Amino acid sequence: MQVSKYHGCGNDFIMVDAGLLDLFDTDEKRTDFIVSVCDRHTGIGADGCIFVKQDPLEMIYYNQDGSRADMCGNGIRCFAAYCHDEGLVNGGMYEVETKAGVKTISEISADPFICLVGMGKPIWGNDKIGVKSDTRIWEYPLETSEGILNLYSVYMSTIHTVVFVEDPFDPKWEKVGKEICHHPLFSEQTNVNFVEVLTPEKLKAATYERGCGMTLACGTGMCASGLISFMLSKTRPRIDIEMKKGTLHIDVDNEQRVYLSGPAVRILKGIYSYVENQ
Ligand SMILES: N[C@@H](CCC[C@H](N)C(=O)O)C(=O)O
Repeated sequence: MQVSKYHGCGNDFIMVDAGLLDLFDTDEKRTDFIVSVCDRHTGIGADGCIFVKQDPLEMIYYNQDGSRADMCGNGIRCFAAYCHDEGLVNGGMYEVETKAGVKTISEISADPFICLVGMGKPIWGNDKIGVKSDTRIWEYPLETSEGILNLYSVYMSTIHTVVFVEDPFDPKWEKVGKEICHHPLFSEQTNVNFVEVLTPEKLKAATYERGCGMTLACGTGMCASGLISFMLSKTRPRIDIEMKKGTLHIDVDNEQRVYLSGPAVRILKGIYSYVENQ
């Protein structure tokens, strides 16, 4: 089957036409395809799989373990690059439907491909982040294997928790990320962002993703991190966030609307030999 692969700051995705979904008439068949193609040894390898729907444009996003996520900030820039490369759009500004609502894309540059995503506003209610208690997850102390950490959680087109630490690239955070992601406090799990404030205009961050584990970058996670850092007066509203393989730019306006900009790169376009139940 025809597939493409893209990455945004090292967060990588398989892109396929949504028509393929008709071939997978059960959840098991769809999951089998996603897990197989995302496998880094027996498949192409990726953090997630994106089905591209046209008329209207829609991004249908799955994590590498086959779980559905509402949105993906790096994924939607890759979606935009794919639409550009396949001639599905004429550049400029357009809308993409996602499970987290309609997002606007503005192409900034074609080569290298860079775009700006209007991510919309965060949602603060605990029901949106799968937390049953009434206590707001804001400076919420949680016992972890690295001691008590203060959590800040938000729905920023998907569920995110931000933790301020020293040296987010230290490998020890992977274990802690897994603990927080799977903690019973979060009934639908949470993505976990480890964030260090470098200057009022710059953060450094790494994310443990639900359905995937530690990734090289996370777009929605950087939106949550930029927003929360700004709300805590740690940073300004326009910042850069340095991750392991690239930098994303975040803008927060005075109504808490968040904008994400950064690159997306095509890695391959080709034929994947898919054998069911590999
Ligand atoms: N890598 C993404 C987020 C993907 C979804 C996430 N793992 C979830 O389950 O919510 C990004 O760039 O935003």
